[in-house]
Amino acid sequence: MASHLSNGYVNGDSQKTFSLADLPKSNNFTQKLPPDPEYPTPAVSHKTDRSKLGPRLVRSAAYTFVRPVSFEKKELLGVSQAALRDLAIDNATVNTDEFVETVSGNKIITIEGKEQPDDNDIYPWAQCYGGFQFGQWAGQLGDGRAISLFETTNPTTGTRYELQLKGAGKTPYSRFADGRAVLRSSIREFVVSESLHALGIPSTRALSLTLAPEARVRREMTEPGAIVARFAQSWLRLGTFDLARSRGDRDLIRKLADYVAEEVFPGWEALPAKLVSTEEKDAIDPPRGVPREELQGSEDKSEAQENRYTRLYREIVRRNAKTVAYWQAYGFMNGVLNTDNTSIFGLSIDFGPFAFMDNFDPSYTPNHDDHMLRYSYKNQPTIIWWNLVRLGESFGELIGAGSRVDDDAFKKEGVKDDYMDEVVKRAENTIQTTGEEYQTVFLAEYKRLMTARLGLNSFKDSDFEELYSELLDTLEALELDFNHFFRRLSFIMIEELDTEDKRKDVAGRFFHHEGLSGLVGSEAEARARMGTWLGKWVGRVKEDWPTSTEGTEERFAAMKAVNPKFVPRSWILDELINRVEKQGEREILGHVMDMALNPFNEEWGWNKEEEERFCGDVPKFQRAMQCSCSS
Ligand SMILES: Nc1ncnc2c1ncn2[C@@H]1O[C@H](COP(=O)(O)OP(=O)(O)OP(=O)(O)O)[C@@H](O)[C@H]1O
Repeated sequence: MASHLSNGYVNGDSQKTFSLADLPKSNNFTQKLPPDPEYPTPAVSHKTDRSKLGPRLVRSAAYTFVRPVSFEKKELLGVSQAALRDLAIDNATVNTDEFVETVSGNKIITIEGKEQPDDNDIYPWAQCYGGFQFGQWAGQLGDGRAISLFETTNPTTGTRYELQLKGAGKTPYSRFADGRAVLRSSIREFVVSESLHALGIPSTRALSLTLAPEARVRREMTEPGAIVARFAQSWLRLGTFDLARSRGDRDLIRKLADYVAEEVFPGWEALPAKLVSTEEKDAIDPPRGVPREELQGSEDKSEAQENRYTRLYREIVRRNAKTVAYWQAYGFMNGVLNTDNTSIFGLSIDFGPFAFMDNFDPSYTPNHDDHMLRYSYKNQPTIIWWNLVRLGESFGELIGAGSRVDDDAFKKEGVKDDYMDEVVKRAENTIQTTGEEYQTVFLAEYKRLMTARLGLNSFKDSDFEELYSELLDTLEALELDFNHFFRRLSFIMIEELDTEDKRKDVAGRFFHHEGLSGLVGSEAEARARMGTWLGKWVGRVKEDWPTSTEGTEERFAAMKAVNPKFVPRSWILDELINRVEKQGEREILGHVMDMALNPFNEEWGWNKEEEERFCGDVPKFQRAMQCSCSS
């Protein structure tokens, strides 16, 4: 196999690694949740003609057993070294037939050699979910082109992941589409999943990218197909609960909630305890360890009473609040934040028309079809909360029931008229107070990240107005690049900013190579405005750091470690796609992946000129690109 596959992340740790076949595997998802009643076991699905496993409505189920459909010809284009490490896969096994055949959907290693799988065998499955798309209920969606192979737990880290193929053929959830993915969108997902993770942003991950050179997938044009092998601690989405709720399937909602608490999270006791105050300190790091059955809150009938499902809802909300804070602090936009693209585990998930911000513009959306700007940068925190309110509605009965949640009558028949008001009130109250918690957690995380990005060790109340808002307004007004700003700021010395003239001079480092656009005012005004901001910033740096050489070096190192030199911007991904798909280049993918996996490096030892070009000013006419949803 070509050498480009071994480029990338250098793994310093020593851990036991395995071939894909030898990885420790499990199937808790299919064992603990209800299957599609028409194909209730692996054996029934396996002996069914594959073409019959096509689109239909599936009820009372979390998934359908369904095997992938591979392509005849395949070429492994890339693997992520970081993914290999996190999954405990031996790098030396990547070039084997077993690896390539498994990640391209040709081999089901868990039933290898068997004519028919047994009922308890680990067998591929596609999830059933629904979703609100652009604010409208869209009905059943589900994994229309994703098929999970197995779960695996890394024995060193103890983290369990579900390995899944995207683009591996039709499932009952494919609706009118083909179950395939094109190379273009697969390259984008492969790179960005790993980039987000390397930046510290919770995300689903990507293990490998396989090209099907002869497959022609029809979109606006006919394009080559591809399969991404991807993995996550959970692929459950808010839309999984939406669908059960839309069908009034109370039993499934409860099963799903129990599964999330017991299998996705480390158990009921790991969930956050009731907040005792609205203090930020309490909200950021609430105590945990509440016994499963315990009700928290003063009186039995109190609206504020919390049972275990309330704690679970709050955990899901808190995780998403933190992830959105990361997106805002790093200028990342998902582009289609429908409820089927919002993760129960708080991961960035589903990479369609996503983008990293070029020039700072709060109204920017990378989604060409999002005319209302619903999923624009500035709307992301509000939209994720909108999605989480839908989840609160699905959880409504469970969180509203308070102490009745385990009563047999309630479990069987639901809420009775004589206590309906109490349940509704408690659920509404919980959603409202959880909304406040969402805001507090989001703001606390955003402040933590921005404080670090600005190279400060402390947060002062005045920072919000004077540093954050003023900086963002300035970047927007002067049409300056968001992520470049922070990286360039990371290397400015205090002495360079000790007079007004020097500050105005340094201000020019943040301008584009072609200078300022005519629309932003005179250059002198721009320099003065940025200079004023730099003056405030350096004042805060002096409060937080010693002015010694060591102090400066330490600050440089701290800032460099949180302000990436490389992010996979839309123009870079476009060039990468063009070079791989149209020019037949291969090694470039490994190099870009290496940059994505090590985004804080100064250099990558590949090609200085190319590296600097990818990290430098975005070509003027390729800024703020948009793409459509077709993938
Ligand atoms: N080519 C396709 N074939 C079958 N189903 C598809 C296809 N493209 C999209 N879908 C389905 O349409 C719905 C919305 O698509 P969307 O683009 O948000 O998801 P996706 O990118 O396919 O999947 P994921 O969220 O798993 O990354 C999902 O249910 C998805 O499975």
